[in-house]
Amino acid sequence: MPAAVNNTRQGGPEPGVQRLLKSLDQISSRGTGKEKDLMFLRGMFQSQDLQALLQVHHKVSSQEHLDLKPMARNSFQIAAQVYDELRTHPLTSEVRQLLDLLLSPHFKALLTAQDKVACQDYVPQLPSIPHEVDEDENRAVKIVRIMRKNDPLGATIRLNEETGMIYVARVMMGGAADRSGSIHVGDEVHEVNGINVRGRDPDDVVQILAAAQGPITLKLVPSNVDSKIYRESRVRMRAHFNYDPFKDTLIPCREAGLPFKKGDILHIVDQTDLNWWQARREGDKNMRAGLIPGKQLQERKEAMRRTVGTLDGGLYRERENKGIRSSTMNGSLDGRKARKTKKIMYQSENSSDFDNAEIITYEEVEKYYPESGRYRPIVLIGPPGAGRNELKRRLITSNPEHFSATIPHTSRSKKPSEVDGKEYYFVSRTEMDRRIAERRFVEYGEYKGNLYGTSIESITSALNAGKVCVLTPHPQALKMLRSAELKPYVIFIKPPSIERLRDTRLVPTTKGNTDNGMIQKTFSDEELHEMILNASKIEENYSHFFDKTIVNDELTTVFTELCAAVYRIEHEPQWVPISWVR
Ligand SMILES: Nc1ncnc2c1ncn2[C@@H]1O[C@H](COP(=O)(O)OP(=O)(O)OP(=O)(O)O)[C@@H](O)[C@H]1O
Repeated sequence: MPAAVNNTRQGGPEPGVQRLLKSLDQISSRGTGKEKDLMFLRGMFQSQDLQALLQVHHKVSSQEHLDLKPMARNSFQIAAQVYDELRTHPLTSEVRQLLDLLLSPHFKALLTAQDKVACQDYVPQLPSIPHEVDEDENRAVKIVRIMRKNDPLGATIRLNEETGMIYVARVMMGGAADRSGSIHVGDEVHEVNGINVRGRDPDDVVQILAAAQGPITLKLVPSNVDSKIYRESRVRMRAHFNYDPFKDTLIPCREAGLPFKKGDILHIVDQTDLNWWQARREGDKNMRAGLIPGKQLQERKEAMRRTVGTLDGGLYRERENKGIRSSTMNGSLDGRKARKTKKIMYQSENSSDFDNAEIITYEEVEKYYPESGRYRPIVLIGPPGAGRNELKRRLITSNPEHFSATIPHTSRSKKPSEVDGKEYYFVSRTEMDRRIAERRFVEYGEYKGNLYGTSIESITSALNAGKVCVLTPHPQALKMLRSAELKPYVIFIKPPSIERLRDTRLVPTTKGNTDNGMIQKTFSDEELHEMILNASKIEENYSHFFDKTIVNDELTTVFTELCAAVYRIEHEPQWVPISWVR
């Protein structure tokens, strides 16, 4: 190979390339004004690399007619014989040199490789497909014997209404049929374990297969369609809906379906059929892919479901954002009276496009490997009172060197006791308005005539300082937060059942009252119900952004769970939207 590459053609480029160069000159003389492009093309056509590549191409194509055969298929064995023979000779320096050469690992590996290639040993040995002539129809048939344990065949069949024949409709990647390499889409099924199935109902065939124990022998008429070898795609998708093939009336074959849950990561191995993808659940040991609805089909199904729902008395209503949008300064979802300690309710810019009834089915993801010294912000989302700030406070107190909150900006004037950049960054109202217009706040709001907001800069400066930034924003802020730059990890802090809320929140415990000097808030029963309702609204609207959900039941246990999650985020790879890593 190096000989070919270095041996560039004497006397200039190939005739074909010369013609191309000439035509470039002609174009150039016409003055098209594309001199830069022409220069690039000229450079490329004249490059030594291209000349060398063309020579290699010519050389290889000129050899194609030669039926090259290996000199030997057992060169390793021959070398061993030579070695034994040589050892019986007097040890001259040449003999010694040859013996050393024959013994060297590289030489042995070279001979082994040549033998393997000569024997084509690199191709897995598949049983040869016996072709015979079907006496009735004079057509070539193949007999395929599939060894399997308890796993299904991994193929679907369909009836061709015109011919009345059953044919293979789909071969599931990684299944027994696919592994055999001998069953292809379009093959006509004539016999199953010696039983003639021509003209029979596909369900009968399914029954025969289900009843069969051990190996299965199929008599197939190969399809005329070229059976391409498909490579598995590397696409991974996070599912944003639950899927049960047995409840899906559209799926072509329920048994071939792959059930999954919202949040599961799916390896989409084949998207040839836009409507029905083949997929495996990430981490699943079963290598056989299953059918799942493709993105477009699922979106259509969901749109239909919503339309029908709306006509059907609003069963699947539009998202109820009114409560959220009109929330008052306490950040409550329904305008609940502000708690004294709360001062700020933030709003996110232009959130309507974000909150409207988007149809989110799958999201393409890729693995993100944690970078040392740069941590993903932890974003705690939840209804007011669920415990986000309590957990944030505990995290920061547990290791203030490692965790940090952001410092908000405000247009209110600084009190004498306050230090700029400590509790707040104090800026003028005009300046604050300008920054809001420049979309530099992930959320902002007005309280008693003053603006307050969390800026993107305040988050990045915590990240750049090597800290884990902990945030408890309104869910609407996720729109701005979820970016390749910030890569937030979103945890939904979900209230437990009403009974557990009553147990843990209604009665202020002595411990709660004095714990860390904070006054524990008590809730009325109505407020607890509201909390659950608001949680379900947030879940309905934003769950596709959650990386994890933690039910805030027993505080100590929950905090341990949170710490464990935070540790994993810092040390283990996680799935993130593909645009964050590419
Ligand atoms: N698991 C829990 N068990 C008992 N009390 C809890 C628990 N989690 C939080 N609390 C208490 O509930 C009250 C509300 O919690 P917190 O202020 O953290 O809520 P929040 O989600 O931040 O909502 P808000 O923004 O309205 O403050 C606090 O007094 C807190 O100590």
